[in-house]
Amino acid sequence: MSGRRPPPPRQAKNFRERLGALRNLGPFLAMVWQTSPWLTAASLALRLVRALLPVAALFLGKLIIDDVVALLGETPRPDSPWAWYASGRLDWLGWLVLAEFGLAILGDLLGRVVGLVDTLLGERVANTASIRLMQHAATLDLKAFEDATFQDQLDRARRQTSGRMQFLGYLLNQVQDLLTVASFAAGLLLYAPWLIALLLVALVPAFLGESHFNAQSYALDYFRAPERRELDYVRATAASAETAKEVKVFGLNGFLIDRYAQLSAAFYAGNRRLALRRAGWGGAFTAIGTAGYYLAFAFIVWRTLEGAFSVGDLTFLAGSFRRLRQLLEGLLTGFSTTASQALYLDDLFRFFEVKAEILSPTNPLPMPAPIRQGFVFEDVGFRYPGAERWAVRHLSFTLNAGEVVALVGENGAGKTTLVKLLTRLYDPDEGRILLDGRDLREYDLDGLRAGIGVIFQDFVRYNFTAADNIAVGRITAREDTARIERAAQRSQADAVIARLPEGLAQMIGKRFKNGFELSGGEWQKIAIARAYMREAEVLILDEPTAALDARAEYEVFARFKELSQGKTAVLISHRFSSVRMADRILVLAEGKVESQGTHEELLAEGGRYAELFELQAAGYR
Ligand SMILES: Nc1ncnc2c1ncn2[C@@H]1O[C@H](COP(=O)(O)OP(=O)(O)OP(=O)(O)O)[C@@H](O)[C@H]1O
Repeated sequence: MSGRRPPPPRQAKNFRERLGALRNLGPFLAMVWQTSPWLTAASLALRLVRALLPVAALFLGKLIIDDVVALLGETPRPDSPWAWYASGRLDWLGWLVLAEFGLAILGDLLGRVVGLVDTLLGERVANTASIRLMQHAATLDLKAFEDATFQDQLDRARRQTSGRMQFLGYLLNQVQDLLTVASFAAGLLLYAPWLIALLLVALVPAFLGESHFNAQSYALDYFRAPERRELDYVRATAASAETAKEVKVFGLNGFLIDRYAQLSAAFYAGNRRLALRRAGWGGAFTAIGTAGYYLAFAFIVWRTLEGAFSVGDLTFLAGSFRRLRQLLEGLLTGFSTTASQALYLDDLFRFFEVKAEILSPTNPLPMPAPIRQGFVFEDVGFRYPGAERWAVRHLSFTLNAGEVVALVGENGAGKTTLVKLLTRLYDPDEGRILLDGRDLREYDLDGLRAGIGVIFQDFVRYNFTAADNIAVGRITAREDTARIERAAQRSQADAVIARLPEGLAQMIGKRFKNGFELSGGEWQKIAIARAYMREAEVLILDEPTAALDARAEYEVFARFKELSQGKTAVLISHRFSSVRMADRILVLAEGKVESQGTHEELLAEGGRYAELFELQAAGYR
């Protein structure tokens, strides 16, 4: 993965890095806009109106108070408010109060609508992010998924897709508050500009404090991704359909719960330390802000007494100053929250930067149909990423077109690795693999994979219907029931399906309601049907038959051999009764071909094959 950056150092990110993370806001907002231009525009427009409401309400309040004070100062004073009303002197005041009421109603209404728009937009953004994540993950190499660091990254990115929903609302609120601040500040600037300076001085400590603690909290989260994954894993292992059987018979509950408790206690301790420090410092900084407010208030009162301001001005200024302080405090601390939230976005966009290495070349060769010569492994060597040992090395052999070859060898000999190299799930580190005389890397990758039907020993048990479980072999032919039935019949899964209450439409697996669980061997027959469903030129069965009883495996392989006529086929098995049916047998040991030949030739040779065969045969005597 060439696009992968080195992991950040194990410390809180510094201020510059946090500011740097703000660059993610651009791509994030672009993603929001692309998700729904209409909803985004509506949200912004509504917020613009909402942003101006507070200053308008406060200014109306000032006009009301000034009018009331003027009325009270009038001489002669009418006997009662009714007399005032009758004289028409209260009309202006009435309109003002009505306008204030109108603003309040409008504010409530807009609040609801904005909330609604945000919820819809947020959900769509989360869906878009999840889909982009899945799409991108699909392009990545298998290598990535087998790497723990990558899995941490994927885990962090995955969390971002849902967590960013609240962030979006938060960000938009910041924009709205910023507009409100501008409107209040304009008012204050007209009356007493230096109050704004005082305001800023009072707020800076709180801002710095907040941004520091936000960064600490991010760092804590970031570096705990591996532990969090472990925590999730332990929790899932302790209570899931897949593990319940073994956990019960081994009595593992106590062990798992203890492990969870230990891990979560460490989490809690870290969080508590940070929360305590944050609360302490936050309290002190808020006190500084409050002191600033009362200083300003005293000044405004003083100037009012001097006659520079009216009573209405006093309420407007004091109100503006108080709201400004709240808003600015919110914005400044919010800014640092935004910056640290942007750090989280970093995880998401960093994930999008990870690029696959196993790709089609620019001018790919099409997969040959039919394959004329076959595959040739030329001194192939491969080491799994991070591993010291070579999984295969100096591996040379040919796989002729139209031939059925069996691979045998002890555990860890490199059989599955060979299949992974053949399907370009990995590329060799040494040597090369040829197909019809050209390097495998020159062919179109999708075409190559489409031309190979492979079933691994750890094939996936999809909690889908029986039909879909077979259709995954060629998902584009999902609607082709005849093809599905043909595949099922070839792999002997037809008898399994006949016993299902709903036949092909039966949901299988235990995860969902009405799911029908199959036995290990039944699952294998379904999985093998996928290989036939694929109708590919190359068929590979990597030991998906271990759970079949001896007769079933024999029949499956006999059928496999028969149906592989004209195809190139590889079968891997530890059962010699099956292996001996192959045209040619390759004996793998320590990542290379030790010997090869027909069953009879290898027995006559008296090497490892004969030894293993004898061992197995002796077991049956
Ligand atoms: N994903 C992986 N990451 C690192 N090492 C691996 C990985 N998969 C296999 N290996 C190592 O590569 C070697 C060959 O493994 P491989 O799975 O090819 O053996 P195999 O012949 O298929 O064995 P088995 O009969 O047990 O299925 C082993 O030593 C194994 O430890």
